[in-house]
Amino acid sequence: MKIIDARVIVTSPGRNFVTLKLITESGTYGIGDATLNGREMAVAAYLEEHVVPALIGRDASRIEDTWQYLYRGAYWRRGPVTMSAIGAVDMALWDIKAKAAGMPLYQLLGGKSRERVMTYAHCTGKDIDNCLEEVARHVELGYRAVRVQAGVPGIKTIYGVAKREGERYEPADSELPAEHVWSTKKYLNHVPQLFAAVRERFGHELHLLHDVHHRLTPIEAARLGKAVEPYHLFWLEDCVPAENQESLRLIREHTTTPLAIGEVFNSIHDCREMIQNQWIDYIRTPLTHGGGITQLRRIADLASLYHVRTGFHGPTDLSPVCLGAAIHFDTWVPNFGIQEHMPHDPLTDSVFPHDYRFEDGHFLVGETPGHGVDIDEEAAARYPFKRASLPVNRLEDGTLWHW
Ligand SMILES: O=C(O)[C@H](O)[C@@H](O)[C@H](O)[C@H](O)CO
Ligand SMILES: [Mg+2]
Repeated sequence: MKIIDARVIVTSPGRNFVTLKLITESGTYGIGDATLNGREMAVAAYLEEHVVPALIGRDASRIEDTWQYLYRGAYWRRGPVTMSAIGAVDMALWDIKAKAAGMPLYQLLGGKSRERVMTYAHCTGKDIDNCLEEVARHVELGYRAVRVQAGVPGIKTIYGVAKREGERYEPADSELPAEHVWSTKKYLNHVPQLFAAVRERFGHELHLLHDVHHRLTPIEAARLGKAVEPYHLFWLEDCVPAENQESLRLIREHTTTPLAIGEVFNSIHDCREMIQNQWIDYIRTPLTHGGGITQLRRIADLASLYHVRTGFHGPTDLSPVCLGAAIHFDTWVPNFGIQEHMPHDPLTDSVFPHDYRFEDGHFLVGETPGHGVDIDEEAAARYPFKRASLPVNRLEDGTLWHW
């Protein structure tokens, strides 16, 4: 089953996406998501210039060999650009293999471990009251788990909160990076009040999550973890930047709040120590940025030895292709935790027809052979790329901080 053609499709139906389509001699094709928010064209060029020429003529059934060829063969290993490109190839090859077998992808992975996949939504508000209304709305929609983020008094713009009321939150919100200002002191004083208010109004059944977005030092994260213990969070996410894996140790030693991390990781080596030392509870590396199903299977298997579960990143800046493949993976993986869900807008969904469904706070996997997501290339061509950047963060004195 030779690959005879490969196309890199860049489209912006509401936001930018990079998609790889691999076509085999039998006409069976597969698609993979290669979107790296704010750095889309770097992955598109990597694919076009360095990967696609090497794929033409290769046997599409050799998924493992192709992964090794692209990973070892590049000599320059790892990194989000390389691994997103490999992730897209890998996803497309699994799609082809499953289509050729006439099976939905989850069957090829080992079959269903569960009937449905619990997902969490984003509830954000400019203040606590606003946020409580969003939680109420999402409970009404059926969600059993919500991520809660609210504006902090004295901080003008806050991560996860839409610029204008009623709008969706969009992280890449301007052509060049917007500048935000951050105060750890104001944030740390405010977050426990937010969770106290949510628990008071909604009780203890609902799962609550929170994303710190890498802004704290280990000792500050430890303080936050302890402060929110009475509200028993499902997880506290990205509480520190994690280039230094050992920084998770200190946080772990101080708090029983479960820790999730890994949306910016791209390799098993980025999380190996924190998994093996049981410093975390959930690993978030998504299929696209983590080198596809082939590497995520290894990460999940390693994690399973240490009681660590999956909690895949699922923002709007990963395309429905990544989400669809993730739902198959989630349906199979034994150590599943939860799947993030930030709904794509209808324009995005119209370019990427798919068969996964949301029902009663869960995703239901589809039965179409492959991963169940396609791309309408004619529609995609109507939405050209628009440069968009993620913001940067500065402390109140002007020091550049983690966004
Ligand atoms: O937990 C999340 O969903 C993430 O933190 C996102 O909101 C990121 O900010 C975004 O994916 C960056 O591109
Ligand atoms: Mg996050």
